[in-house]
Amino acid sequence: HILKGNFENYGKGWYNYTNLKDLFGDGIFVVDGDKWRHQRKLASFGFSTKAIKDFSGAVFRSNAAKLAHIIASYANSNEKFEIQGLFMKSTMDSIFRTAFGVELNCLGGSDHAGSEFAKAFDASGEIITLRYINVFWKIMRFLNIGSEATLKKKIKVVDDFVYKLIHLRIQQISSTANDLAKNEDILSRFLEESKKDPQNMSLKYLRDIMLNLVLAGKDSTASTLSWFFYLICKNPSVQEKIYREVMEVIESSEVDAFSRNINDESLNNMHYLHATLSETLRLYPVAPIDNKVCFSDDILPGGYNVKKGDIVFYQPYAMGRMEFLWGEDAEIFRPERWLDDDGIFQPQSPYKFSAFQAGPRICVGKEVAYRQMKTFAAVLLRFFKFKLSDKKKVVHYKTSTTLLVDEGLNLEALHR
Ligand code: HEM
Repeated sequence: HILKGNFENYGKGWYNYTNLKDLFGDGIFVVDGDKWRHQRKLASFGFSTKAIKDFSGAVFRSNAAKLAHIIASYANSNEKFEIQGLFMKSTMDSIFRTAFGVELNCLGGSDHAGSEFAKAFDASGEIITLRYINVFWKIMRFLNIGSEATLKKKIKVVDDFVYKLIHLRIQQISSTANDLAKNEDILSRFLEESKKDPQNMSLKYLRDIMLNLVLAGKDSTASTLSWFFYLICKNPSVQEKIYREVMEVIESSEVDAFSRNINDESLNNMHYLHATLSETLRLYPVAPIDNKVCFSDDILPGGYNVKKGDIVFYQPYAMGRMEFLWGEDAEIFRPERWLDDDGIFQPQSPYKFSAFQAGPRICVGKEVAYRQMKTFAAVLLRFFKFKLSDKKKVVHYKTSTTLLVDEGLNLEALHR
């Protein structure tokens, strides 16, 4: 009802917009109405073009191979490593390469061009979330004190970096008389659009659109991959099944050649891997809780009155564990529940499996996200066997808006 049936009556609303706009501006995650429709159209079109699909695929393959080489060095020296941090750096590299067309190389070293940006972006995300529980934030912002003063400084670092990249791209394009339509990165597509519609697509609006894409693409896949590795280490037979599936689909015994051989067809044939990632998201959805503001008085199908301005929450984390939705074994990790008798993946209704939301605002990057996660998982599981470095350690989630593994995930890898 809130996501589709009465979609127009529920949205981000003034409440979310006011809390988040200092960082996310007028980006897709915080707006409703025409602004949302405009960006949704741009994003849907952007993600479906062949050039961007091919380009992002190549970026994922090369970054997965890069990560495999790093893990190989840990495996050689029998050293443990923290994989969530590595995924974060790698997905940051991937989203910047596909979105802005620049190589940040977060994975390559600690003192990279984007390290200051990444730290400031993560910190501002955390601080801005605190506004939901700090009733004094507006006064603190007015007086420029405490967390609000820090937030202002962090947002400046974020803005300087993003504007620099936008200007750089504009300069590169004008100096080479480059045909924007031929460029593969998403920013070039939006710059092309801004040429047609300069009034609506100001530099600030471009900054907002791009920053929202970074937010969407960075933590979501890194967090899911971390929970996925946690679950397959806890369930070694699942890890073995994925390994066997990957071996059947792609032949190659060398990391770079293997990752080059990955294509849409081979990824589509990895049904068990797709099922395991979906099962991971059922139990550990990146957005564990989501809210919609009600725009005018309404009655929910169950008979509850909702007043204008009320906020309705739905919780993918709880929904994923409900027995009446998933059966008696709802709490059990069982990828097979997603497969038919022939081992073919069976999608579930997004109103039941709500990790990507549902209705007109369903995640626009869902397909890209699966391609990225499957590429990384296939490359890593083909060449290594993973185990938890401390089997007794209980893993918790971090209290934040996205479901991250608290204090990261320490693993050991053995060469296959
Ligand atoms: C496992 C990975 C991912 C999950 C679980 C996920 C989940 C979600 C969810 C729950 C929303 C709705 C948020 C809200 O409106 O409150 C959303 C929206 C969105 N996602 Fe994803 N996402 C993932 C990856 C990605 C990636 C890789 C991209 C693109 C680079 C992306 C792009 C977007 C965009 C642009 C929206 C806004 C859609 C709109 O408001 O119309 N997502 N995603």
